[in-house]
Amino acid sequence: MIIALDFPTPADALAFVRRFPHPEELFCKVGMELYYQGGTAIVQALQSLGVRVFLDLKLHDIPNTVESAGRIIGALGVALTTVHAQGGSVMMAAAKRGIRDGAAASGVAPAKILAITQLTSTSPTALRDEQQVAVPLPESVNHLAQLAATSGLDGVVSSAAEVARMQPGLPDDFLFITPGIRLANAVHDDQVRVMTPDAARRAGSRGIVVGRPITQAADPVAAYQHIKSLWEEPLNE
Ligand SMILES: O=C(O)c1cc(=O)[nH]c(=O)n1[C@@H]1O[C@H](COP(=O)(O)O)[C@@H](O)[C@H]1O
Repeated sequence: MIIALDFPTPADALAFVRRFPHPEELFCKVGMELYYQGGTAIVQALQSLGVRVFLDLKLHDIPNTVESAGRIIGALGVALTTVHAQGGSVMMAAAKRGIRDGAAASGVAPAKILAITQLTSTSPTALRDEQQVAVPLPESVNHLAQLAATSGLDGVVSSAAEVARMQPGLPDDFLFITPGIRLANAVHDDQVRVMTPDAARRAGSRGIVVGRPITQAADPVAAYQHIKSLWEEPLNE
């Protein structure tokens, strides 16, 4: 279970993490908001507290630019990172090369790379009318997942609702990481394709990303524990 540290400043993010008695047990996501303020220093500050870091910068550019950015990300020793599958197979392969080379140069393990398929804020209607994608949304997600796998990536980000359809034909250890997690009857905010933590696990999700339901809770540590217990519930049945 991954907490999205969508905070405006590094100080806010570190204060949040320090509320937890064992930060070294946390897996946290640094996304664009926090990274654009805190840069590599916030990644290193979290790592020095023992936090496992998912650096989510959603790279989507020409292959050469993505490869160069990948070298910098690779050198950081983060556990996970992201690129957009819609950047194409050549771009995804370039990201992998860059991350592998950056990691080798600084003697750390290369980050596993996830491809963003269709954002969980995208509705089927927006996919059809704005992106002019003619196939149904689960089919588009499935196609991009297959492309990510053949490009050598380690997994995908999608809604948990699409995981079951993607599984056949993909490696057993392929990572299905699913944001858009909400408790039953909770507000969806800007998310469209949502699922509860326990339903996501049952649907085959390998990891959930949870932000506001934890970070904006009155008691974030209690909210984290509650969502974690729901996420683990299907395993205990
Ligand atoms: O790459 C992501 O993590 C991501 C992909 C996606 O399709 N949807 C999505 O919500 N996310 C991220 O997951 C987190 C979800 O946050 P909450 O909606 O606050 O739980 C945010 O940090 C998003 O950037």
